[in-house]
Amino acid sequence: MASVRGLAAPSSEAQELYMLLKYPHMQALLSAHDSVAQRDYGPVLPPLPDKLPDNEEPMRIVCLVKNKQPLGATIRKDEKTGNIFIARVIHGGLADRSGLLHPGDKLVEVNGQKVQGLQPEHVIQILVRSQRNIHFKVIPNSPQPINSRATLYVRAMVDYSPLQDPAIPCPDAGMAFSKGDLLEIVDQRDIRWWQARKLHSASLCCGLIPSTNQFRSKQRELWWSQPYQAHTCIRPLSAGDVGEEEVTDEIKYIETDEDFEFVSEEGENGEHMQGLYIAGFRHSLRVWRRKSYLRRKPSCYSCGVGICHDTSANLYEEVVHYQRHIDDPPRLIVLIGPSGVGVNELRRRLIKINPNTYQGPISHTTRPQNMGEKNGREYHFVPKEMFAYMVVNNKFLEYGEDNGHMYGTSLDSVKDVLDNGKICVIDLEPNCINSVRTKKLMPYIIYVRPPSPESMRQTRKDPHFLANSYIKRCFHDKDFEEIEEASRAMEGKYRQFFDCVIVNDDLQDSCMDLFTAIQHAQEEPQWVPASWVVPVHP
Ligand SMILES: Nc1ncnc2c1ncn2[C@@H]1O[C@H](COP(=O)(O)OP(=O)(O)OP(=O)(O)O)[C@@H](O)[C@H]1O
Repeated sequence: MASVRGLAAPSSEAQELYMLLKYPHMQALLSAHDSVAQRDYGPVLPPLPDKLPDNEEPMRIVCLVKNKQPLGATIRKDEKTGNIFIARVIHGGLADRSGLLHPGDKLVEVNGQKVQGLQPEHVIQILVRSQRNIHFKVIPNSPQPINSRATLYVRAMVDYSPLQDPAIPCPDAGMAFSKGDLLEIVDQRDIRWWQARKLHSASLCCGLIPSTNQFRSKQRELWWSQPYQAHTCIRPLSAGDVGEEEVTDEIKYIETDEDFEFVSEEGENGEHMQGLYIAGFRHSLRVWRRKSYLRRKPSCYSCGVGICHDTSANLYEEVVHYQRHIDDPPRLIVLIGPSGVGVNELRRRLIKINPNTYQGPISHTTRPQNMGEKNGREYHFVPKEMFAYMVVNNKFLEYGEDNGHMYGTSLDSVKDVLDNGKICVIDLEPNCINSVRTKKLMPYIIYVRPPSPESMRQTRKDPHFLANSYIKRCFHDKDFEEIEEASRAMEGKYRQFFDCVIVNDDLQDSCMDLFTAIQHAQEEPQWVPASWVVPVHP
């Protein structure tokens, strides 16, 4: 700049250069460059002592610059010798990134203070008090064992809080996670405590999480310590129940409010739309489900392994990043949501707008065929015995009873849609999720969440929007609260299975969100259970 200034008649290029160099951010850039070029950063280490005693063990002097991040190391005391050791170095933490401190290193001095014989709490106090730099003298441990397994990606299947876990060696070093979080496990050397970080999290630093072994032993402890409890779960529908006249309390659903009005099944049930038939299992069971959801206790049978009792829940599910190949069958799209949120409406609109791409499976029913209905179009009409046979042979993904008739969605009917190259869209009760979570169907599970009761009041105030088209009546405030409550319960229990959440506020927007989510599911890489992609060896 001085040179340009010295010119009597600077050229236009020289003037432009002068202007550029004058910008503060340009000057800051040049200054940063000079600092890096001169290595004018980092701590200044104290000089090595001139005379080192011959018999002294090789020692490492480590200087770490304290910043807002945690040190990322834990210590332990050997009660016999009084020696203090580094117990664990947390991946991504300050100590780990220095590459100078390792598990098993013996701590000799911290900031010039000898630590042998001190209690770990004292050492921590010294660390807390140190201002800018922390100086360690350590006797390095022998070579570090190499991490036996490469990074593992998992989905958390339970909620975990280190602050509420009395077993964790250092709660501050623990990492809390929630059901459905994707975790990157970077260190499994310790059989009980692994180190992991959350995927897509800004923090590089890992935290301690229980290993599967640790979790299992905890489960066993819990199991032994629990008093004996007789099973109070309701009896699941069994093949023997098919066709029984009697309806149990759990599925007695019809309220006696006078503003309830029944719509006859004829003409309504098959959702006939301009030559397009969207028969739906959910539709048929709408009343049963709507009134029964909150009162019904989930049966052990229906809730599936790993959900009913915490003691049998899995802690993690290994996942891999999967990109669907263009020749692979489309992934099954599963919509889940509390009754009344609009699952059926969204599915219906999706199929109506693009019937060449999306289709629902044709359900089976034992109810008589109505005039104008065609077997295999609205429903597969089957005799009770046939339905019972299919139940016994696990042909259904989901089945249930409505008004004395059985309805079910069979696996084959879903496969028929997929084999036709269409995207099969089904709605499902969440307790049946396990029946579709298979390598063959590769379901992409979309949860339809209600907006706040206030928003629902706004969007569902048109009398055209009936709370239930089987029983014609408008939404009441009580419905919105019920839906919100049911949604909270559903998410609390099943959110680890949801690949995507759509809030069904404005109908148009929700439809767009659904389109986008389905496109995303079919075309972009997704985290799926490793067992769906990696061949399982016996
Ligand atoms: N975003 C929305 N805005 C306004 N009305 C909606 C919206 N979504 C759904 N509805 C209406 O709410 C009512 C219930 O929707 P729908 O039948 O799809 O519920 P559902 O979740 O399938 O519950 P169920 O299983 O009890 O039928 C319908 O009348 C539908 O038109």
